[in-house]
Parts: sequence; structure tokens; C-alpha cells
Amino acid sequence: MAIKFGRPIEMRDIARTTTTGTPPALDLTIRPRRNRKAEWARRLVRENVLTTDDLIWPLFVVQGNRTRTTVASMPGVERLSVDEIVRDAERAAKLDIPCIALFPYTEPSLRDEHGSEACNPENLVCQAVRAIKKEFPDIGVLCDVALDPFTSHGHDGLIQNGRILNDETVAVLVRQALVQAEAGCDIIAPSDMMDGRVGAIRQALDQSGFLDVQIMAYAAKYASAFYGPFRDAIGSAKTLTGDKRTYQMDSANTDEALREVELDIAEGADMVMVKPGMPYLDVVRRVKDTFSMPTFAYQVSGEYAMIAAAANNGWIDGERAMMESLLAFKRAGADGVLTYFAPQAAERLRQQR
Ligand SMILES: NCc1[nH]cc(CCC(=O)O)c1CC(=O)O
Ligand SMILES: [Mg+2]
Repeated sequence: MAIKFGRPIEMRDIARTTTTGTPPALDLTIRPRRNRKAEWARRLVRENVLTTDDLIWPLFVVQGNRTRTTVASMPGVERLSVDEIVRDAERAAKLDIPCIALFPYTEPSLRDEHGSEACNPENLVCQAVRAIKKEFPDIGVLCDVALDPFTSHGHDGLIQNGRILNDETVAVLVRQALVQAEAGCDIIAPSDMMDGRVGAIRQALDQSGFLDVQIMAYAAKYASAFYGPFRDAIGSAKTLTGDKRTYQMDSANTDEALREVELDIAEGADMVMVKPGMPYLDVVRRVKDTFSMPTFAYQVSGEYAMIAAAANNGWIDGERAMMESLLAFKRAGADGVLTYFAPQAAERLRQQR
């Protein structure tokens, strides 16, 4: 039987218990359960809290007008045309979500081997940034920097003879970051995992006068199966040849994550990110403890899909699983979370007040 609304474990077999007299009390001085006896008591000793200030909401942009298309593997998530994304930005602003993140679904005809569309100042992301900033200048806008939404092969960088070129890719990423900054983006978030890209982007931003544009580095980004639904959403799932293991990190490593984060901080990152989220909470904790930097976690598409699918099947209480998963990031030391649940979580937090 599906347990939609989880019952406290002690309720489950209550019918079976036969109470024959009261057993003698245990001689316990310390009873940790005392601090859990009522909601007010639990609130009083609660160590971590999730607030709306912790949320960054990722949104997908698609060509068109008044268009919202569903993403099969991400129930509840849609690709939005520019006019519609402004409506979601409005929803974010009303919910007090501090920041939204933009990802494009690029028309296949605009994708090429070099990801040229990434540097087009009129590309979907740049259009969306301008439209959002015009109506809601006070909401933070984060733009992902990587070539995968724009390349015909679905990789984050340029390829030659099957190899991803590092330095040549960085040169393109710098141009991509500059067109996004020119469009009004507040936070540049390189997700490509090329070496040296944070420093190169920082230098270019500064030389162009974008001294206040922040960089949130996807510093410890792992080669993960949990990105599957995202690649559906941006339309690179079918075209991607091979995998990303020559640039994204091996999921077995954590020391390496610290070295990656250290480099990105030295190169000028204002904030660092660990990605994916839940399977890498240990990395979040180590990064936070080691560097004391603003540290973010990305609860990625696959994590969202797992919770949404199980909830839609009636196998878990989706709302509670969502809140529990988001609180876990806070417990691990994250200052904030990129999550597709952002609007639902913000709505729930509002009701709880
Ligand atoms: N480089 C692009 C990028 N930026 C964010 C994600 C994944 C986000 C998600 O799964 O929700 C990816 C996919 C990838 O690296 O293949
Ligand atoms: Mg790096």
C-alpha cells in the first residue's frame, strides 16, 4: 500500500500492542525525547532553518510567444517563451525568491559545432535577461555559462578529434559571459568545468567595466547520471555523443573537489557551488568548512525527477520530501540551493509563517 501521508513510525503497529500493566520505568537521567515532545519544543531546539532567502529558481527559456512546453522527465517544469518567463520572474518576485537562473532550449537549426549562438547578444538567454530586468530590476538573474545548449554535439566545449579543447573553449566562454553581462545578468555561473575559465571571465568582466557582476563557479561539478532530465529540457540528451568525464569530476573524489574550489576562489569566484546536491552533501560540508565561502548546492534535475515521480505515484509525500531534502542542504552547510522546487517551497514557507 502506498503511504502518501507518512504516519509516525510508532503509530504503525499500535493495534497489535497489548498493554498488560505498566512496566517499571527505566532508570534514565537523560531522555533526548523530552526536547521533541511538542512542536513548540522542537522549534525551540531546531538547529537549521530553510528560508525563502536560500532559494535560486532555475527556469528554461524557449523560442516563441505565449509558449509553455512540458518537460516529460520533469513533471511540473516547463520551458517558457520570453514573455512567459517574465511572468515566472514576477511569481518569483512576489514569493520573495531572491534569484532566478536561466537555461535555454536552443532551436536545433541554431546549434552548431562551435556553439556560436552562445555568443549572440540576441540569443534567448540575453533576450530573457533584458525582458526580466526591464520589469523586475530587483530580482537577481543568474546565467549559466557553458556551450552545451548551443553545440550540435551536446558538449560544454569545443571538440577536435574527439577531445574537448580547454583553452580554446575558455576563449568562447569569455565572450558568452560578456554578452550575458551586457544584457544585464547579475551572476555569471560557469558550469563547463574547463580549467582557468573563472580567472579568464573575471579579467574580461573587469576590463569591460562589469566590476559588480558576480561569479558563482560550478566549482565541484561531477559527471553525473542525475543530469538526464535537464538534458531533455535543453534538448541535448539525444545529440550528446559520449560522456563528460574528461572535464566533469569523478564521483569517487572529494579531495579533488577541494582543489577545484580553491582554484576557483583564487581566480576570483565570489560564490562556489557543488553539483549535484543530495548525493554530494559530504562535499558541501567539506567545502563550507574548508573555505568559509558562500557555498551553494544544485539540487539537479534527476533529484527533482525522483521526488516528483515518487510523489506522483503516491509512494512518498512529495511536499514533505521536498522540504526535507532542502533542509538537508542547510544542515550540510550550504548557504543556498538551486532547485526546481523553489516556487513550491517558497509557497509552503509562506503558509508556515
Ligand atoms: N553544463 C550545463 C549544465 N548546467 C546545469 C546542468 C545540469 C542541471 C540539472 O541537471 O538540473 C548542466 C548539464 C550538464 O552538465 O550536462
Ligand atoms: Mg576547475
